[in-house]
Amino acid sequence: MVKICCIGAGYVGGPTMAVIALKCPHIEVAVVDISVPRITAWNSDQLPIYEPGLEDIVKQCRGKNLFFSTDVEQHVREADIVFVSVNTPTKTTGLGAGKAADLTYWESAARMIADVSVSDKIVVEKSTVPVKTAEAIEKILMHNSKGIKFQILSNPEFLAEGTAITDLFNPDRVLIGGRETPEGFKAVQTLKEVYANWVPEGQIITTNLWSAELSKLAANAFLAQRISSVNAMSALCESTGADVTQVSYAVGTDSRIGPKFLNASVGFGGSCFQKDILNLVYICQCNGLPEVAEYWKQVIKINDYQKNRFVNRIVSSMFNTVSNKKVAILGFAFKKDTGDTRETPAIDVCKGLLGDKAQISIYDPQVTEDQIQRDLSMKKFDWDHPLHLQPMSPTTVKQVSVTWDAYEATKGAHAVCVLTEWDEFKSLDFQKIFDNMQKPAFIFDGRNIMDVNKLREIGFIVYSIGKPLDAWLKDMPAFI
Ligand SMILES: NC(=O)c1ccc[n+]([C@@H]2O[C@H](COP(=O)([O-])OP(=O)(O)OC[C@H]3O[C@@H](n4cnc5c(N)ncnc54)[C@H](O)[C@@H]3O)[C@@H](O)[C@H]2O)c1
Ligand SMILES: O=c1ccn([C@@H]2O[C@H](COP(=O)(O)OP(=O)(O)O[C@H]3O[C@H](CO)[C@@H](O)[C@H](O)[C@H]3O)[C@@H](O)[C@H]2O)c(=O)[nH]1
Repeated sequence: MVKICCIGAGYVGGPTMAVIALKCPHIEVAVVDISVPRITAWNSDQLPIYEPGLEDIVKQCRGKNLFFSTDVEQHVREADIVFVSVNTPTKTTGLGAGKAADLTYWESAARMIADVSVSDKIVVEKSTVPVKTAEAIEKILMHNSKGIKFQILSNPEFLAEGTAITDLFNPDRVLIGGRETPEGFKAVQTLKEVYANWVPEGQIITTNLWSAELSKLAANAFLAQRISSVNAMSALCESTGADVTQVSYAVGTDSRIGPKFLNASVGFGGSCFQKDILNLVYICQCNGLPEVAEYWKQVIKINDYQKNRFVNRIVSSMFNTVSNKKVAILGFAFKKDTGDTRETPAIDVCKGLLGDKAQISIYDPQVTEDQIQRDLSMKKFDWDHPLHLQPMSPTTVKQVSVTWDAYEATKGAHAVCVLTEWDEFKSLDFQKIFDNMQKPAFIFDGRNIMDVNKLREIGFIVYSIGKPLDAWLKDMPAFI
């Protein structure tokens, strides 16, 4: 039986390996991690991550051909194929701080593979890494002096959170990069055969190592660029009376552009876009391409601008101060159908409002109070390290309360901000919410999911991203 081991039981390692186990009953899959609580959770009824459809698959395969373990070395030693899906955070100190990828966890995994292996292996880069990482990893693995042969493949993951299982079941493509040598081609073929158990052959793209590594960074940069483009337009829409939803639709019906990923929002979040673009910017700088670096940097600048613009709009609309005013936040996760808060725009919006001394009351159906408090007190980029290495937050932010009920969060509030597009927010009883709020009652919709006309009929002052402003907001322009 072919044995696969995946180092890193996170948002990528967990779902990806669960789907491989489901689709390949003849393969034994072990997912290993240094984090004991994470592995304990994977082996329990309360999985460490929320992802629609995941629990069913884990229940079907766990204990049969899918195993979760902290015995990293044993499973690596026994495996034929080792996926590495560990954190690749942005460096916070030293050379390239704030931009370059920190490969500490990757390097330590590679050294461990070299140390414990007693047979030839295929090592697969699943983490998103800077282009040319495979070369560095190869050097580490080849220095084991035991005569063991390693083939490095790049197999970046394109799943999006919230839809990870459907993305894995029906990927647009699977990308496998390898060395262009007979051994490299053979390794590519071996991995291709794993995916071919459920992915049509035409959708499995094979390239050289560097193309595969760079394609992942490029794909995320292109996706994030679309959001920054539409968000930049949203600012212009507000100034001109155009409606960004109509503009997006009109633009997206051009088959060369396409309709997806053109929703204006409070800004993109998630663990990948910002980190990967910063990494791309750094690589361009290192390769003497400052103009290219500047070009991609602008995608992040517009995203920061959009988050600031949203906060400024809230404060300026409410008589230029939110000091001691209760502001309800509906949604803290970076998108719906996940409990993930990494780089969520909600952190920046809350910090902006706290800077103006607001009292914040937060409700999210999947995010715990502990997580929110940690997010609001953690330093930039600290979140992207294994859990047990993250700084604990002994102090809680006092002006923040977290509830398990949207009505409780909004009771007595001056304003409601919608920061995640959870479906349940659309069916809330807004008359009831309005009745229990201070007047004038404001709604700032950072996701454009609200029925604006209905809310205005109830009596709310409503701000939606990139939509014609109502009279109140026009009279109180937001200055950046
Ligand atoms: N989250 C996504 O949607 C997504 C999608 C595509 C690619 N990626 C990339 O995949 C990689 C992993 O992302 P993630 O979201 O799964 O991260 P994660 O933080 O959820 O999981 C990473 C796991 O690796 C473990 N780990 C770190 N070092 C280890 C070591 N030496 N040995 C054993 N375990 C170790 C950590 O404890 C953690 O549980 C990153 O490079 C990310 O950029 C993420
Ligand atoms: O039209 C849109 C689409 C998305 N977003 C926001 O963009 C962020 C990212 O969303 P999404 O891309 O759906 O989720 P991720 O899980 O971050 O997935 C991205 O990042 C992953 C990690 O690299 C890649 O694997 C995926 O292909 C890529 O879509 C979220 O805050 C969304 O709310 C918008 O504001 N407008």
